[in-house]
Amino acid sequence: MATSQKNLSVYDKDKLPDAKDMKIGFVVSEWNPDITESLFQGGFDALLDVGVLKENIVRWNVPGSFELPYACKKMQESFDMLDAIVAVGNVIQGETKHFDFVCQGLTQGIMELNLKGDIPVIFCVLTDNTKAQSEERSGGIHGNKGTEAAIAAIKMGQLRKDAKFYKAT
Ligand SMILES: Nc1c(NC[C@H](O)[C@H](O)[C@H](O)CO)[nH]c(=O)[nH]c1=O
Ligand SMILES: CC(=O)[C@@H](O)COP(=O)(O)O
Repeated sequence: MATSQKNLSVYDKDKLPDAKDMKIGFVVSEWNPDITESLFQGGFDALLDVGVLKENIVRWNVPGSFELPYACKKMQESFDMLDAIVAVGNVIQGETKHFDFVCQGLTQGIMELNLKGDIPVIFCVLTDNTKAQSEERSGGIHGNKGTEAAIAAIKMGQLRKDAKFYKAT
């Protein structure tokens, strides 16, 4: 289903796990800062709305989206008390194939962190053809992917807790 068929900012608080003790990390790309800051703010606000404490949210910045996997890996290693990490970026098609390689690299990198690491890394990266598409998905007519990513972080953080519980028993 295309994003245009689903508002990215819609969630049901009653169907979410208890998030008051959760600790969430953000790694935010500095490329297209108007977009990435909107994504971050959407995610940050959603976490507070569902009960996460401000002091339990940590943020690092990186130069661009291609650096997201490295910083997320370091955050996994440095903050093992985190329940989830949200990787925030915005890649917009330019004149060359650079878009393809940035998107391919960061996507593969983040997937590897999820499969090899212990803390889930949420893919909050807009990979768009135009700036208008990015604006529509970072607080515009299609909602905010940062909100969607924050809710995913809560759900995946709980799944990780459940998995540890079952393994321990
Ligand atoms: N064009 C975009 C980039 N390019 C920069 C790369 O992400 C990277 O920082 C550079 O190649 C140095 O390693 N990054 C974005 O996040 N968004 C873009 O549209
Ligand atoms: C995704 C990019 O790196 C891209 O915006 C760079 O633009 P260009 O392909 O015109 O060099």
